Amino acid sequence: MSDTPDILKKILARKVEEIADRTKVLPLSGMRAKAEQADPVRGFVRSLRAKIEAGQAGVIAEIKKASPSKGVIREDFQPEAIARSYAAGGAACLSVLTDRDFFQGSEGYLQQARAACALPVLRKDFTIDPYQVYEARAIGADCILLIAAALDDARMRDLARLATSLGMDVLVEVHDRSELERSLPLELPLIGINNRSLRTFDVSLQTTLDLLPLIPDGRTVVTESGILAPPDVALMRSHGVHAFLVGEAFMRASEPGVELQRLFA
Ligand SMILES: O=P(O)(O)OC[C@@H](O)[C@@H](O)c1c[nH]c2ccccc12
Repeated sequence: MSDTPDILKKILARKVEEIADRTKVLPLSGMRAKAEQADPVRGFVRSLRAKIEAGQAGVIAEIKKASPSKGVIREDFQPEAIARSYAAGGAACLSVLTDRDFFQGSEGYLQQARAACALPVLRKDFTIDPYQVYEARAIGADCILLIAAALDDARMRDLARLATSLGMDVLVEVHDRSELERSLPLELPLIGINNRSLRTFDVSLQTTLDLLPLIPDGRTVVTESGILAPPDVALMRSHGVHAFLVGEAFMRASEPGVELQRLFA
């Protein structure tokens, strides 16, 4: 991966250290045992598709305090209250950032958010190792993110299989044609198209429109990042995209679930 973008490269280098540190505290066998004792999974794809089949938007509502591109996005950060607000506002699923060093997230936030509602939860992190897949399930995650730009083909396939074997769903994230072509053979039901470049942080909804024709029927396409206003939603819907991953627009609103209703009304 010679063209791995700098910030992504930095994050991934840090992840390797983080995993080594965590393995010293709790070895893989212990984490696997915790995963086996976790709360049963809530169907992530099922919940998303149920909304869409009912003629509504399938919204994955994100809980994110900060990001490398925007700094702190939300000062008053209470994951439980935000989760309840999202559930009341009609979200299909939650996404919770758990990366600490670049997004000010934590595993505890995911646990708090999940305990506060009945929605399935995506663990939003940079998953590169089986240890993190067990850890995701151990903290209650119902779905993991796999970023194609961060993984070679074999690794991506192994992590997807492991997640599936633990009952979780997988959101595989792509940003360009070659990442998409590498991801399609996994035959996962969800494909996320990130409109934000992890290299330049540029956001363009055209990314979704460009890749859409290359995706076979039967996959649920999730448009990710940069959905800020009703015209963005209308543009996606007019192209048949009905699943959305939205963070910043909600996090900047005092009542995130009310903003969700406004954005998708
Ligand atoms: O806050 P936004 O622009 O609505 O974007 C949400 C989500 O798509 C974004 O947080 C995201 C998409 N893929 C990621 C990978 C890692 C970290 C974060 C992300």
